Amino acid sequence: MLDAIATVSLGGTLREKLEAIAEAGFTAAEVFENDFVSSELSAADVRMLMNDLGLRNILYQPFRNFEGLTGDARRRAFSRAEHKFDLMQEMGTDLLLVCSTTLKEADGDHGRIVDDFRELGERAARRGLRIGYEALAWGRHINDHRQVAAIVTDVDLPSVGIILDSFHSLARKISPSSLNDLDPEKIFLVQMADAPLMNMDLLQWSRHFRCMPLQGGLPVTEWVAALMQIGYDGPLSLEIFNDRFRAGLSGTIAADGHRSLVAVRDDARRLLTGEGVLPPRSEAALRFVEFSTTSFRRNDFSDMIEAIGFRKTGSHKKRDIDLWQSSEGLPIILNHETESFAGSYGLVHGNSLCAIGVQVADRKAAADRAVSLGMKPADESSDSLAQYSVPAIRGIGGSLIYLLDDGIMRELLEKEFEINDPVKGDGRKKIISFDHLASVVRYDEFLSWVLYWTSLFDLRPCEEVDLIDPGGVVQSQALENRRASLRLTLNGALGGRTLASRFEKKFMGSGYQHLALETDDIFSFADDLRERGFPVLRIGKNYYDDLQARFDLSDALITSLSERNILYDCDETGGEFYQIFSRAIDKMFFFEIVQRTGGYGGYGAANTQVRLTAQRLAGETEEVSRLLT
Ligand SMILES: O=C(O)c1ccc(O)c(O)c1
Ligand SMILES: [Mg+2]
Repeated sequence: MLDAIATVSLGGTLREKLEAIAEAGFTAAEVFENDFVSSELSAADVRMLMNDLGLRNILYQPFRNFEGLTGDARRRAFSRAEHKFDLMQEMGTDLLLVCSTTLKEADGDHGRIVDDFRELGERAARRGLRIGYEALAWGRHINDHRQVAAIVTDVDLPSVGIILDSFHSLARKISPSSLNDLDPEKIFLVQMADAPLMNMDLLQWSRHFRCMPLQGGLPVTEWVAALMQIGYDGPLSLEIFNDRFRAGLSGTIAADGHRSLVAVRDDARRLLTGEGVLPPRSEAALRFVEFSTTSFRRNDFSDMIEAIGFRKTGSHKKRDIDLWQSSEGLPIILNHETESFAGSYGLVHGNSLCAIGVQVADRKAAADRAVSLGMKPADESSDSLAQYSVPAIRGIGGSLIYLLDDGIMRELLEKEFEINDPVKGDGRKKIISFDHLASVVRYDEFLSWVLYWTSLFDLRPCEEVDLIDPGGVVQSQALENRRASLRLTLNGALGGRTLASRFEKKFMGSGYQHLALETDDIFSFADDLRERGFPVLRIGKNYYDDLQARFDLSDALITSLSERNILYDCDETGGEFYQIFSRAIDKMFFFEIVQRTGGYGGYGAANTQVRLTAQRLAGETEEVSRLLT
């Protein structure tokens, strides 16, 4: 199967789009009519450019409102088609996409449509060209690929075939198993798009929110597997209409497109045969986080995690790096080295979370998968863990993900650190795990990071939510695996005044903004926090009044929550969620302590406006100088 992409999927001029497509590793492209019409390139120029770039021109599209017409309108439709045939021959493609008509006046009679396509197919064949018929999900009469297949069968010409588009079929909930009945020889092209699950008019959904496979919620893997099963071996071609992609960097979007096709093809193969070509996604677990604390306020982080209940258990044998652990041994590394990756990271971003350690089944295989997906391995020479053959790859904002397996984590800690105060339960209430890690990502990078995480690890996107900040709306998406051993949230701000966008400006790009730690007894934990001088984020009285009315909580519980500044949420099945937030360090990074009961699986989205407003009131959304933007 050839990997292709439609020019409509990217921003830029036609030349820029084609260059980005070739650069990303595609070998074929579809030319979208509007991109050509608005271009300075002639059809012959496009042919030469694509030839020079090593791109096959597999399709010209779309040809609209062709079928079901009569009289003069029908004659004009055919003469429009002849004009497109001329153009296609100059441009060097043999396939025209005809999308199903949306015209009110078009007749939906099967026999008439068959006659139209037979005549068009005969005319195309005389020039060595082919016609592909695509059912738009909102087509007037034809809006299902099974109708197209029936028409193509009755036309019965080698020059007329089916064009499938995963969006049009899957958005209408037509099952991938409907492909089982198709003759693969009759499928001229398969266009691929995913989309977030949302309740929306089909046309608006398609024109603005399509996304790449693995960025959305449609069953695209099953779709590709069904195609493989029937023996389709023609091109898979991304056709993504998305406002953010048009605004994004064409090089990045094209590279994402390639990554997504490589990943979805491999997933489909694995679904079908139990085996892929890439190493499989590993179940991942967050094992440590590392902060760069090189700036002059190096105690900010240690003071904070000490107040949370972490203790410094060891120091690096050679370098200025400290190991801190919770009473249960959960590690946080504070890296004060200036001559190191952490040092450089801190120079750019300030005190920050610069690396995470993720446990996988096989670290070498996980690294191979990352590289096959076009991710960047970190420069080995700058990586002190390289001597243990711990691979690292570049993640959000240039931070690192160390890939760990088996006993390597313990070995690392034992060999690298002088442990002078080993972990022992101190009788205090416990932090039992890293609950989740929240990042702020540039709005136009949002979907790139969704794809990054979902293609690399066993993470699934949860439903996207809008968070209301006093300064605007923040789009938020959680990614998590089944065992909840790795949970992440991505937050992308639209406007410039939200906490997220202020972070992004001050941080100089995307990065991790807060870490949530899980406890199994939040009330006692909150008392311990207070005793240790934890700088808690204060929550106002109105919130607790409302909470009581909403959930019918007892006076005693409300008092308990409000005295401790604990936020509360409860899901439909009675699962509960408790959250406490810290003040932000240097107005940037903050901590959250959570407790989950009864299988609560969310992130307290209902509380976010209250939390963001409290942060604003605490002065944490400071104006950032325009010079930094
Ligand atoms: O939105 C459209 O009009 C449109 C055009 C051509 C296509 O291939 C398609 O899937 C949608
Ligand atoms: Mg299409």
